[in-house]
Order: sequence, then structure tokens, then C-alpha cells
Amino acid sequence: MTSVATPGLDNAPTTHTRLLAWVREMAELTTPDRVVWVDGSDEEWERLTQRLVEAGTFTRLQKKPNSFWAASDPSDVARVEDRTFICSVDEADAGPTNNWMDPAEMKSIMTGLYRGCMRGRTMYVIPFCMGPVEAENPMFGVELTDSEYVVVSMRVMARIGSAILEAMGEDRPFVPAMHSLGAPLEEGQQDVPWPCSDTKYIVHFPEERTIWSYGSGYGGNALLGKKCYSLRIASVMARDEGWLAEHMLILKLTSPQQKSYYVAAAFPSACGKTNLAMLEPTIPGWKVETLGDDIAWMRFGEDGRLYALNPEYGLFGVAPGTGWHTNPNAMRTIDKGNSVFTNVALTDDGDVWWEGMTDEPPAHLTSWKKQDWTPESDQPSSHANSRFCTPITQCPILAPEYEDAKGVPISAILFGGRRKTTIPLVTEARDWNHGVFLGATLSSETTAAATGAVGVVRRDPFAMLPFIGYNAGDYFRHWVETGKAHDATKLPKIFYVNWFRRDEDGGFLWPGFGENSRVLKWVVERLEGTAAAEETAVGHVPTPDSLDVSGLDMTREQVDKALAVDKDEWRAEVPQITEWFEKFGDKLPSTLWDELAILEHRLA
Ligand SMILES: Nc1nc2c(ncn2[C@@H]2O[C@H](COP(=O)(O)OP(=O)(O)OP(=O)(O)O)[C@@H](O)[C@H]2O)c(=O)[nH]1
Ligand SMILES: O=C([O-])CC(=O)C(=O)O
Ligand SMILES: [Mn+2]
Repeated sequence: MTSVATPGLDNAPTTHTRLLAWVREMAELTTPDRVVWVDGSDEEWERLTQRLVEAGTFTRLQKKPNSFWAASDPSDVARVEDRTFICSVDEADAGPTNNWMDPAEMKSIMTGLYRGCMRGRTMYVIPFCMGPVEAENPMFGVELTDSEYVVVSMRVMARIGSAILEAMGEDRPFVPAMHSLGAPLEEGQQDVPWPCSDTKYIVHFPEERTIWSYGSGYGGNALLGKKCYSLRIASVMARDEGWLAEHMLILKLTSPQQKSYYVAAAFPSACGKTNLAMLEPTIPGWKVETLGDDIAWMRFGEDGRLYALNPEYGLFGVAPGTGWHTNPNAMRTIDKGNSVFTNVALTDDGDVWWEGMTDEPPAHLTSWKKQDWTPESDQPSSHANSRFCTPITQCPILAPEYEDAKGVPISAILFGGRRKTTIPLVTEARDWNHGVFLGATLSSETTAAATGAVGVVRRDPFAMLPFIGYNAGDYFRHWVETGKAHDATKLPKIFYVNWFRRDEDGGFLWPGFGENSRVLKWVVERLEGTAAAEETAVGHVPTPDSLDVSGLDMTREQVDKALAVDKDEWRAEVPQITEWFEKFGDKLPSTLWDELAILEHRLA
């Protein structure tokens, strides 16, 4: 049989040899009706969003300019960690925290799935760059996808299009990122608003720096520049090249004395990064500006300091809980439009709503399941992992340094999780290795950001459990070595925070959100050497007077409870940490065992 030329395949707007060969190979495998090279233009956005409206995927919002409501298939709402694989050549390189399969075996399974999987659809070629294209070594990627929703979302989340393709020249390295919904259309078959497949694979080939994703249209599974490239693949690059790719927000904090500090913070998914990154301080004279809300790439500068860069271009934020009282800057960002809202509720006048946006819910909504919803309904109107996807450049407090390819010098790193008990509001690590211990033992209750049970405490080291692209034991060693290789006086100071501790009644002990500025203030005063701290078994915590609680509606007793180090609770952690560390065998740096021994000794 002679094959008919696929439209778009032979008139590509590039001479990049490897890219052309790969696009051809994948088009021949997946047999789309046509290939379209994404240019990133406004006209293209118009065309694709209009197509999505016609397909029933998007509903245009009347109340927000150039913005759309989408409801996914109810089965395709979050990252699928049990379907996520690190296919390193050697199984040991994936380590005990990742799913692994032999790369050849995986490729054979997925080649079978990809064969003909774009039938009846368009293959879009999305050239993208994570971080500024002006960088010394721009971090290129190309995503192939049969989803218009992915193209539109990628345009918000990353720098994409013709300018990127041009910068790639004919031979610049790039990460090939293959994506298909896995929902071919037979001749005459009516499409559904949210095509996807029951079979899902989110696969990384770390040695080849390649991503293969199949079956899901949801953010973290399908927007491959984000978790797949900027964390899983980039963490492998970072290990090999001596830098750090982390699940961290980046913010700029300016004190009333006009001194500015840059802070990075790692919290697991749906544990407060976007909120902290955009925080509006409640204490007078302090200012926060945003640089990133999810991912930080950190490299050492010639001055020996650690510089952080946000590789993304948009915010893919958790909707529920986002409101004028909690995160007004996120509300201002989305109000400017140009946004996609997925799995939230639609109001009757063409706006979006979700739990926590306003105190009073509207009288009637269309739920994320496309059903009538009233305040009497027994289900929430929006999925717990519903998301807004919005350009970061619309953030009214975006720091001007955001576009600087060099990044910003980090003074403090915060680790944090969602724990009802045990973990104090804030603790300062004694030194780098103690900080690495805090990161390596970080624990948090699971959230709706991934499929599976919610509220179960698990170890989530460095908030990277689902995102470390190699053996987590080697990852811990990389952090230890990073500390050893650099001037200790210039390394960021490390802190551990917990906004989610509860009282006996189950309520949060700490008001959180804007009030977290009080903790940031203490962190800065620790950097400046002006705040007092008490040395406890687990690190330095604020003395009763050193945390600014003026004007806060909390009793002294409540503040003390938020800050308390309960030795019994901590003693219960030790066997869990021991069991956790044992998973890594020889790979666990001995310094972490030493740190555990110190903790045990101090708790005795
Ligand atoms: N109680 C309390 N809840 C918070 C606080 N900060 C954030 N939250 C809630 O936690 C949820 C997740 O917050 P985000 O800031 O979106 O979390 P994230 O870490 O950016 O999540 P990902 O985008 O999944 O990585 C939202 O429902 C917030 O309203 C806080 O300080 N206190
Ligand atoms: O990746 C996603 O789908 C959303 C996200 O930021 C996370 O889960 O950490
Ligand atoms: Mn995240």
C-alpha cells in the first residue's frame, strides 16, 4: 500500500533535522489526519478555542474576557501516580519510590497503544522553552499532542511557538515529549467533549531525556513541560550537571527597612505553594512579590550563591479555597481573563465559582459534572482538584526579576507539609545537613491533586515524591553533596513549616494565608540574626516573644500549641522515619542516619 502524504508533514517551518525525523516517525506511527505546527499566535488561540467551544469542551465565559470553562471526563481529574513510570535502563536507578519497567518493554507496549491512536485527529507540534529563551542554554522541548485543550493550556503555561522553533535552529537539543489522548476517531464517529482513555501511561526515559504520555488530558499528565519535563527529566539533568530542579515556589520578600530577600518553598501538591507565592502580608510594611508558584530550577552563581528561576509561564492553581479573603492576588490575576478553568462550577451568568471563592454560594450553578447544583446539593459544585490556568504575567505582584534568566539569589528554603499534629508552625534547621534531613523526612497528608485516598499521611521527601526522576536515595545524596561543594555561609538557611496543625476540635490552629507573613518575618529576622529562637530536639523554634502575633486573633495558648514540640508525638515519628530510610539501603547517605541518631538522642 502506498501511503498518502499527511498534510502538514512535508512543509514544516523548520530545518531541525532531529525534530523533523521524530515528528515524521511519530506521525507515521499515530496516523493523524494532519500535522499542524503551533505558532503561538493570537489567531491560532482564537481558532483553537473556537474549535473547543464547538466540540463542547469549552464554554466561553461571559464575565471574564477570553476565558473558558471546561469539565473533564469524571475519571480524568488528577495526576495518576500509579500509572507514572521512570523507565531507566537499570531498575536500581528508578529507586524504591518510582514505578519502573524496562524501557524496551515499555516502548513496545506503548508503541502498540500509539499505533493509529491519532486517527481522525490533528497532531499538533508545540515547540516550547522552559525558562527564558534568552538563557545561555535555553531548555527546549517539543510536545506532540492530539489535544487542542493541551495546545491552548501549553500556551498559557510555557513559552511556545514560532519564536521558540526559530531559536532551536537546526540542531539545538530538545526534550521530545509525546502525548496522545488515546482516543482515535473512526470515520463518522461523533467525538466526546473530553476524549481520553481508560488505559493511562505517564512515562519517562531519563537517559534519553524523553517523555511518552498516553490516555489522559489532565494537566500534570498532559502538559508535559510541567511535572514531566521540569521536574522528572530536569531532576536527572540537575543530578548530572550539579544543579537542583525542585517543586518549589519562589517569592521576593521586602521588609519595612526595604531589604529584599528571595525565598523558595517546597510543599506537596495542594499544600499551599500558590497561596504563599502570592501572599498579601497582614503585618504592616512588609511586601511580597511573586516569581513562581510551583517549580524552581536552582543553579549556583559565580558568587557562590544559589539562584532560582521559574521555568513556567503560567499558573495552574488549585481553585477551591481561592478567594478574595485567602488569595486576592490570584483573584486579580484570573479576573484579567485569558484563562482556562477546569472542573469548577459555571454560574448562570457565565462566570466560574468554586467552594471557598465567596462566603455565600450562588443560588444555582452547573456543577463540574454538568448537573444542576444548589447550596442544598450534597456534593461540592467543583472537583477538589479543579484548577485555574492563567498567565503569570497577569499577576499584579509579579516581581520584575521574573524574566531574568539568571534567576534570583535564594536566602531561605522552606519545606512544609500538611500535618494535623507533630510538626510545629516553623522550625529552623541547625545547618544544611539537618535541613536535608528535614526535607528527606517531610511528611504530608495526601490531597486530591493525585488520584487515590485523600488525607493519608505519607513521606513526601522535599515535596518531590511523585517527581524525582531517579533513585530518591541518590537524590538525597545530591542534596548532601550540594551542601558540601559550596560555601556554607552562602547556602540558603533551611526552615520547616506547617500551616495545617489542628486543635482538639479539628480546626486549624493557625489562621494561615496572609498571616503566614508573620512566619516569613521571623525567617528574615533569623537571617538577619535579630530574632530569638529556642533550641529544641527538632531544631530552632520561635521563643514566645520572637514571633510577631500583634493584632492576631489568637490566644497565647493557641500560639504556643501551634509552636509546640511534643516529644511523645516526635518519638512516634522515629520508627516511621527508620522504616522510611531503610527503603533506600546503601543509597541513603550516612549523614541522614546520623541526623536520625541525633534526633533520637535529643528526644530521649
Ligand atoms: N488552612 C490553610 N489552607 C491553605 C493555606 N494555604 C493554602 N491553603 C489551601 O490549600 C489548598 C492548596 O493550596 P495551593 O496554594 O493551591 O497549593 P499548591 O501547593 O500550590 O498546590 P499544587 O498546585 O497542587 O502544587 C487550597 O485549597 C488553599 O486554599 C494556609 O495557609 N492555611
Ligand atoms: O501537576 C499538576 O497536575 C498540578 C500540580 O501542580 C501538582 O499536582 O503539583
Ligand atoms: Mn504543584
